[in-house]
Amino acid sequence: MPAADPDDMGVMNGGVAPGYAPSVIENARVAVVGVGNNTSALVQGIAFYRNTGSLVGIHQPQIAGLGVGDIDFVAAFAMSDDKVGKDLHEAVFVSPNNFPRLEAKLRPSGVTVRRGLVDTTEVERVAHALKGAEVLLYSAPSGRPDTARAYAEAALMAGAAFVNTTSDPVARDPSFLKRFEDAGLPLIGDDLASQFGTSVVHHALLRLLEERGLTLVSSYQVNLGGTEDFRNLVENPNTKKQSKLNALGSDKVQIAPLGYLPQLKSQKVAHLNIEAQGWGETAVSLEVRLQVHDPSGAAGVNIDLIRLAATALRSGHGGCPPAAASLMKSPPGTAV
Ligand SMILES: O=P(O)(O)OC[C@H]1O[C@@H](O)[C@H](O)[C@@H](O)[C@@H]1O
Repeated sequence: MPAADPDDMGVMNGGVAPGYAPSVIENARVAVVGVGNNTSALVQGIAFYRNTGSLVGIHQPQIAGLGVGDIDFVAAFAMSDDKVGKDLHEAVFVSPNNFPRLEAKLRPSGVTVRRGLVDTTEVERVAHALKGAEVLLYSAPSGRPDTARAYAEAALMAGAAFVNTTSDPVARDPSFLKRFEDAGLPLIGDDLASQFGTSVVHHALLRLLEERGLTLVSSYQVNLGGTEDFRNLVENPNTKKQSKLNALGSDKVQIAPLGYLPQLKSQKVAHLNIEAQGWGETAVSLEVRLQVHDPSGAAGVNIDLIRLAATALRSGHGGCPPAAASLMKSPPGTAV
């Protein structure tokens, strides 16, 4: 991907390509927690699609009248001193973020990154900062369930939908789900399944095996990556591992410990192995290597989750919409 000229202010945040037809309804107003690679891919991608009118890599061009460019960021929270205080469109390029620059010319967004909550007593401060936001997209590192729940509390207080893209249990917690349902607020979670990621590819292959009448003997997946997400998951693997198992729905699958390899940068390399038996109990063995930009896979799903959340909020539907649950690894009802 060629680097964009950072000095070129180019097309505005709200600028559109001739082929891109903006919707007639109001843009979805989104606050984001976490200004890491996934947010970089999302923010840059939205500008890219607005600017180019391209539909490459888009799952649903429109959801209830909202196009992929019909998203406005209204608040952002991060923990790093290097990101707090910067404009969102500048902060997404701050190290250790290593997602490449897309051909999306970003002007200053007007959103200054605020400090995220440091302890759970700060829910009110965050709720106040969410004023005007319809959706709070939780895109912080996995493995901090108390933090995830504190932001969900802030969303409840502010009357916003909450989207938990991490493996920390929020939507799987029946008491949280009920509170969102009672308040008529959407709660989408937990843990997004990447657009063409390890979970969906592995799940599809296991389903094919079953459909064709073979018997699964054993299977494993190995995930290697070079983002902070991977570095964090090496230290905090537990909720992620359970979530990946939830996505596969088989007790014969093993998830190898995640590996952090900085040289991969934002790319993820996954190895899948499936051992099975076919006719006459003879052996069948399958090996797959998948290489993707992990933050792109997250953005390709987050763009749908945001629009589903905003649409459900606008129509007063609380809880987890079925169309969103199917995009998650651990929707309500799965194991914690
Ligand atoms: O490839 P999989 O198994 O769907 O998992 C990857 C995704 O897992 C999610 O937990 C992360 O928030 C995403 O950043 C990541 O893309």
